[in-house]
Amino acid sequence: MAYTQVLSTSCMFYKEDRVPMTSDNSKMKPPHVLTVAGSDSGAGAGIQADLKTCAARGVYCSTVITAVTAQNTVGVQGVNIVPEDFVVEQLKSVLSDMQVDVVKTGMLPSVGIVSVLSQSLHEFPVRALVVDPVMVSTSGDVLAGPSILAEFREELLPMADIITPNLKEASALLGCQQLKTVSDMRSAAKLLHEMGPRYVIVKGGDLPDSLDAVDVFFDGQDFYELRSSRIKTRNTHGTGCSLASCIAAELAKGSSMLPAVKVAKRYVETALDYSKDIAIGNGTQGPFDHIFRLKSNGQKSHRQVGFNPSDLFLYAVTDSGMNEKWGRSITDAVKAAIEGGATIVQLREKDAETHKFLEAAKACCEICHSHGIPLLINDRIDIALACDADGVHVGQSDMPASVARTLLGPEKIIGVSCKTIEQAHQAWIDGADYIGCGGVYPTNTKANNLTVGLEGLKTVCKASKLPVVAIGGINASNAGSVMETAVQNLKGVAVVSALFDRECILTETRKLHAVLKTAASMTLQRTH
Ligand SMILES: Cc1ncc(COP(=O)(O)OP(=O)(O)O)c(N)n1
Ligand SMILES: Cc1nc(C(=O)O)sc1CCOP(=O)(O)O
Ligand SMILES: [Mg+2]
Repeated sequence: MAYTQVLSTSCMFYKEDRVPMTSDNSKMKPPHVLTVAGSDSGAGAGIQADLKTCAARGVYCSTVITAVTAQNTVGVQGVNIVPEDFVVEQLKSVLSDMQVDVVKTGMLPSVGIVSVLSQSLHEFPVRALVVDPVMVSTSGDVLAGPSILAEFREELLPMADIITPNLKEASALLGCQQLKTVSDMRSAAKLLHEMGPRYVIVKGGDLPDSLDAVDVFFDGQDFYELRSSRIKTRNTHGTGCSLASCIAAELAKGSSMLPAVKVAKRYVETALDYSKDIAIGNGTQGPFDHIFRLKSNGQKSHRQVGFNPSDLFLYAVTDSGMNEKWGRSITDAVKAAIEGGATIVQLREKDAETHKFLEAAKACCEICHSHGIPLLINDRIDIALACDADGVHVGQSDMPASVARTLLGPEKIIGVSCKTIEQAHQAWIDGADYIGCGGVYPTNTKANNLTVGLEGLKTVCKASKLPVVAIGGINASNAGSVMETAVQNLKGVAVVSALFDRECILTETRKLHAVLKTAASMTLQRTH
């Protein structure tokens, strides 16, 4: 069950077309989450939320039902607990046969059920255990009484890779006063960590007087405050179950813990935003739409998985003026850059008319995706949405990254230009995937651009929690010096004029690619 096993395979993001083989090497095994939880007849929370979340995240989900509840948007009208021996039978059926990757627990309504679950997990170990210590429903109804607290503390928490209590659950597990501040949440996360789980996230959704939804994540060493905008909606029933099952789904796909938690938070935030106006039931708390992506303008997703930082290695950024000057179409320029070795492309078409830009962006999307290269759009979220690009790059005076994230959803790539440590920190909080840092050298491509130099780049890279691509005046003569700084988080260089303001884009991209490869292998030799 040790979570290190998940970490050791963390590079294996499963793509739709690339899932691991089964033991006979002929069939595909999808990532698999088993949820051990209660059924919610209203289908907003519990087993039903877990099934929908896993389906939305492309993960197979099996179920062990611990209780059947009669509930709706008004509250919980009845609970029928499944006998322990039948919980055991379900656990055995699934765990003995189905190669479960991750177990996620929700409502565990009796001491006996917590106990038989712990025993089954010892008998059939899985790669990770996500424990959502469900005690009270969003309507305030008690789903697991105080009698199970001791069993939780002694049996389940020490086995857990992550626990995901809300404020009330955290104080119940600790037997302490109500948590009222982020500082209280940090102290609680630390104390809960001492009970055995490898990671803790204390969810602050119910924190009074907070504009953002703040969760505190603790990995045993560092605290992270994960913020998302508070969506104004009554449709929040089941958010806790969905967050935990999304974490489980991401772990099952091979993610490591912090990225899994961040994706899960984004997933729930985006689902709430999509569902804020739906009306189901007459009570005060409605369900949200877990499978919102099926309805998002019929968009097809080219990329099942999140961002791969190594894509930043040779980042080609187009420029409409330069293409015009050399009499080239955007599509020809992009094709040549890809053939030369570009690993990601950004369309930075400052002067293009919207109509023409969209046509070109659609064509470039097809070219990039046929080569497995991500395509980002500079500044224009509308164009990115309309052509279903892989994401956007925004600067400090463009659309804020947090808003772009809400508009684009959890899957798309968002890059932010940062010149300072503070901007880099904010980009991380806002849910960006990478930062662009520059200008490393003076440039004629961007007017009045402040040059931060190699030292400025190093400072930002060292402080950044996100991968970094260097930009500004970079070419084949100086790219080696940039990469040989070998500063942490620096993944590559972004280049405009040294590729696109040249006679032959293919030759220049090949040249730059060779320089970057040499620098990477020299850095590798030095560090070994
Ligand atoms: C990879 C990368 N980094 C930085 C920028 C600059 O973005 P921004 O600050 O928004 O400036 P403009 O490109 O919009 O002029 C970038 N485009 N790409
Ligand atoms: C678009 C851009 N952003 C920068 C920043 O510092 O954020 S520098 C820059 C221009 C990069 O073009 P070239 O490779 O031709 O110097
Ligand atoms: Mg911009």
